[in-house]
Amino acid sequence: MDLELSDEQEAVSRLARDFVRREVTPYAAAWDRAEEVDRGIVKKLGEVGFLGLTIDEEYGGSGGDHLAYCLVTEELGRGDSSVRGIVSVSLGLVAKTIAAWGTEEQKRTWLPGLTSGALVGCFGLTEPGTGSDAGQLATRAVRDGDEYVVDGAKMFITNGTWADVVLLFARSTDAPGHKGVSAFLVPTDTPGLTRRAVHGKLGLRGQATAELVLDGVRVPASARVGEEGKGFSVAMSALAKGRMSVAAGCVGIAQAALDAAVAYAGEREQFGKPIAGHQLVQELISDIAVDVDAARLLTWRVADLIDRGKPFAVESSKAKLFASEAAVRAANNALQVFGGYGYIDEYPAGKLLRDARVMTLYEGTSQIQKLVIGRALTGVSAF
Ligand SMILES: CC(C)(COP(=O)(O)OP(=O)(O)OC[C@H]1O[C@@H](n2cnc3c(N)ncnc32)[C@H](O)[C@@H]1OP(=O)(O)O)[C@@H](O)C(=O)NCCC(=O)NCCSC(=O)C1=CCCCC1
Ligand SMILES: Cc1cc2nc3c(=O)[nH]c(=O)nc-3n(C[C@H](O)[C@H](O)[C@H](O)COP(=O)(O)OP(=O)(O)OC[C@H]3O[C@@H](n4cnc5c(N)ncnc54)[C@H](O)[C@@H]3O)c2cc1C
Repeated sequence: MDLELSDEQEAVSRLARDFVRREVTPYAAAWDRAEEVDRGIVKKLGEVGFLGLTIDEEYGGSGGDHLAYCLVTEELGRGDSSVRGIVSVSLGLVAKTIAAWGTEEQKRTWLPGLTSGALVGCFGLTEPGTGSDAGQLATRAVRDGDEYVVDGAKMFITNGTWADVVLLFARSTDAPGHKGVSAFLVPTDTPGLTRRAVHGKLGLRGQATAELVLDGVRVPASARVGEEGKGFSVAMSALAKGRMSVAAGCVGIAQAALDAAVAYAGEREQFGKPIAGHQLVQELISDIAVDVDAARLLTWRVADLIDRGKPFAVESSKAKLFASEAAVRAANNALQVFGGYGYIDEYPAGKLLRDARVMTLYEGTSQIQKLVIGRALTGVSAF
């Protein structure tokens, strides 16, 4: 793998950095306090092409490879994880999955809106009773002529209150476990679908997280994505790429922690010199720097594997596992560099730590990633 970025990749990264400096950084703290990112950001993300990365231009996409996608995701994560999440879900989990698994009609119906930012997508896998053991989900889709009738509930759905369409996973046959699951594209204004905002999150406070309830929701059979009973493969293939996107966002958090820690250590004086001159402060900073580099290299490797058409799912789990734990460590180390001021909202480390904390939980907890990696290495499933 060539670790030198091409001119095009450098340009995309610079574009993202400038976008974040202009459109995200000045507002991120206020969005966090208000518990809502300004929805206008979605249109802006679409206009600059960030919601269409890796999607074919004929469907409104802006092309680009997965490394470019990671570079943009990292910069967005460096600015605000709630904004990063909009792209990782609407593009990463929904549009990219439609592009990979959808019919021509589904691509033409949804992709131009999702890539332009006119529409927002969300990904409905988790339920109140099934998180890690997603294959046991209980939401049912019962065939009725040319339609399915869907009943159930989905929990913790990112973009949930904003979304125009949910990529929904439901049990449509009596086959056991994941083999009975199918995927559907359900417009969120379909009668019978209601949503309730989830409040009180530790971090990602600007993100529109929701619980969805489906009560007799009718969707045409043409809304099914992929074959009947193959919905879990649709979900797992989406998450294999999604975990890379989370990892890239975590690199952004860790880089932001490094930037903040270095700047503060150069300004703050104790014992007659800048704290940057104290060896144990340098240790905190160098630990963050190594975490940034290691997480970034693991993440880029996944992008490179995808772009070269090689298997990447286990490497994506490794990147997500390491980068999410690294982001928490990095934000925590940065907070330590800030001393007591790190504990106060006005300084950046606290928000970075709160936002980082969920990364070891969602898109598969650290324990689940370890079991996926362990299964690949030993050939024995612990599930
Ligand atoms: C790993 C896991 C525990 C599942 O293991 P099992 O051993 O049951 O499943 P297993 O035997 O690995 O596989 C099943 C089928 O699936 C196919 N397949 C797997 N990978 C892929 C792939 N990469 N591509 C295509 N097919 C795949 C596999 O072939 C099999 O199909 P088959 O039966 O042969 O027809 C899975 O459930 C999981 O991961 N949980 C974490 C949930 C979890 O991660 N939510 C996340 C919810 S979303 C979320 O948190 C967020 C979303 C947006 C924003 C932020 C957060
Ligand atoms: C802010 C936020 C946004 C989210 N966005 C989405 C979204 O957009 N779409 C979506 O579908 N989901 C989303 N999720 C859900 C997320 O994917 C789940 O919370 C996650 O997969 C864990 O499931 P759970 O919360 O039910 O925990 P559980 O599965 O109940 O796990 C509880 C604990 O048990 C451990 N555990 C479970 N099984 C095992 C095992 N076999 N071995 C060892 N340890 C185990 C876990 O690691 C964890 O520590 C989101 C969650 C949050 C908090």
